[in-house]
Amino acid sequence: MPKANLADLYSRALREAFGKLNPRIMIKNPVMFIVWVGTLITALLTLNPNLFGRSSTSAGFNASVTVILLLTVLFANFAEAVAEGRGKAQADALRSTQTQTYAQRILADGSEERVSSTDLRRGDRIAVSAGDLIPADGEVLEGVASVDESAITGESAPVLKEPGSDVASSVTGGTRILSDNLVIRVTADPGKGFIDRMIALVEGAERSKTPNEIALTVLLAVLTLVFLIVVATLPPPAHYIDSPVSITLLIALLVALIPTTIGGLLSAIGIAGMDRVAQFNVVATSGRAVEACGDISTLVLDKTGTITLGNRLVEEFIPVQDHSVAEVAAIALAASIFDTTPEGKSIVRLAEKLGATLPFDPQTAEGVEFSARTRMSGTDLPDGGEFRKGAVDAIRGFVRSRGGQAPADLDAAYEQVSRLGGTPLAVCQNHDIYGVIYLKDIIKPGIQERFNQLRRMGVRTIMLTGDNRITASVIAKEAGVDDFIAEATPEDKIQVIQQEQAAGKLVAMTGDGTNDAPALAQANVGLAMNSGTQAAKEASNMVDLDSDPTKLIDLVTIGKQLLITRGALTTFSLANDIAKYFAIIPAMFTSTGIGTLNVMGLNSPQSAVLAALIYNALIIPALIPLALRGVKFRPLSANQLLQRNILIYGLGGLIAPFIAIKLIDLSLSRL
Ligand SMILES: Nc1ncnc2c1ncn2[C@@H]1O[C@H](COP(=O)(O)OP(=O)(O)OP(=O)(O)O)[C@@H](O)[C@H]1O
Ligand SMILES: [K+]
Ligand SMILES: [Mg+2]
Repeated sequence: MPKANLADLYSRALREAFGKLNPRIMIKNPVMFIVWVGTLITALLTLNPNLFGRSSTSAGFNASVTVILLLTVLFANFAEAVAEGRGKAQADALRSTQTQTYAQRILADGSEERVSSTDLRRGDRIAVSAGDLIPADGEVLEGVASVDESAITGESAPVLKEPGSDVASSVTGGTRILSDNLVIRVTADPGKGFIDRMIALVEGAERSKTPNEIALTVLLAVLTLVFLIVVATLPPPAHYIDSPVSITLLIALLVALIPTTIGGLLSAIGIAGMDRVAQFNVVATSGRAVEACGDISTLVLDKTGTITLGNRLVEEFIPVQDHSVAEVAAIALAASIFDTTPEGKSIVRLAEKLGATLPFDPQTAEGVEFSARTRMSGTDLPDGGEFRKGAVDAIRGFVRSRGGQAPADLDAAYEQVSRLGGTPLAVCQNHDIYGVIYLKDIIKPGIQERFNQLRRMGVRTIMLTGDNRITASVIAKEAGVDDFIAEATPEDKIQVIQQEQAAGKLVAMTGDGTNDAPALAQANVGLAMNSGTQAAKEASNMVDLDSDPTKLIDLVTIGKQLLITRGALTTFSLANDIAKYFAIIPAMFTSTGIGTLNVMGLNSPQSAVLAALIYNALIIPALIPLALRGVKFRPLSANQLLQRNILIYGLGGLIAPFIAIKLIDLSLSRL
């Protein structure tokens, strides 16, 4: 995703901090709204200190309080504006790719007409050639071309686009075709394309408060109300002991006690979480999705391409019974000539290298496409001849249905490949099995360590694969997943997710798009690959622009970090109040002797109040970097994390303000 300029970011945020003083915006944050109202009242008291009756504070003191309170509100607004800024800058960069473009629409009779890209509709066929901006999201129907997708991915390496495979056939409006020509079927109406949706997302148009955020906002509002009542009931007894309490001091006490730190940083924390996800080149459809990542307890991953590298290439042809390698190569070639998957293409390459030739004219034959349900692919001849390759049990079933029988040594070949963690494909012509194709796959380096981290965080990993039991168990053991399900159909994926959810778990899964859309929709967090189908992208709540399924692991970390950051700063904010309370309360009763309770040994009652308020204001910008970056995260269980945070942020929150207020008080006395 395009990156933002830092200087622009801050100057824009500064301007917006003032814009956000609008009461209609302020009211959405009850804590800071109270501070804002307090600021206005102390401003009036600056003009006339005795506006609400005889007061013990001077206009000068009231003015100082007003300035500090105004800064407190501005700091909080600034925090939110900085957090929002990166998204806005990204939106601008994305919007700049959306220049008015023209498209060559292909009519029913095959002729072409030039139309504005805004006139394109879902289902239209268009022709694009080298140099053109692709005018809309679509699916490649014909041609092979390289495309520059840097407008969305920020990655300048060209990507190859061609029809057939899920991975390469989807194109995004706003990207540029670098070479050759494509015929594309439009899959999104104008204004509803992927870049349009990304703009809306990063700009925050669709950012609504998450349930967690709402709950915390309510809690903070209730606390504020409680303190408001407490402070409002202070004057009568104070009056009784004959110490006229000034409204300014009451407001100062209220502001010090209400949770302004977390109230000021809360939305910045949430926005920053979404932003961290965006920096990972993942588009989240909502803040809720990012948070859900932090609560995930089960991770469902597929094997090929997620746990393994996934570019499964043929390693060897293994004949069975009295067949030869050359025969297996010939049958494998015949069964793969229409197979556009990387596996199929690699089989054709190796067979041709071994000198195999097609025993039929491909013009007259018909391809049988691979599907995850049949777990086979192949070729049909007009004379009824059938070539197939696929999962061993699927081919065994196929030859049986044609009256054949699997050779006795098939199992040995199948196990030999599976025990190496490879994928065995049996090949047959009609009811004869000729041998096994060994597709080699390699476990991604470092994946074990990532699963270990997840385990320490209390996340269970389940590997789901269409591959056989032995291969699955070999890979599962080597990669260190907690559980695996072999020979899984797309329906099984949904079922596993539902089972986990029924047991009260939140489930995340990734999908490459083939038949994954329903499972992605069922999961609490569905991460679709940008290279996947439109359906998969629409069903999920996150899309990875780099199409790297292991990113789900990073997302879980980001989500957890978001929740922990919010918890840590809430703890810190509430712990702070105790120190501020001890700084201000004695000042309110100086003339009565309670002032001798000045536990912090502060200089004067007024400087004590100002010091507490200055600390209260400054702590917000001081914590902006932490709110944006997130607290340091270690893969620990929820319980260990809680203990750690209470220790650091609870204890730190108790001690820090005593020291800071004392220091501020000392420097105020020097002035
Ligand atoms: N192009 C193909 N032609 C024939 N059979 C195939 C082809 N690709 C895969 N298979 C067989 O079908 C099985 C299921 O494929 P599927 O894509 O559902 O799962 P997978 O790729 O093995 O694993 P995963 O679900 O982890 O991606 C494979 O294990 C393999 O035996
Ligand atoms: K406060
Ligand atoms: Mg697969």
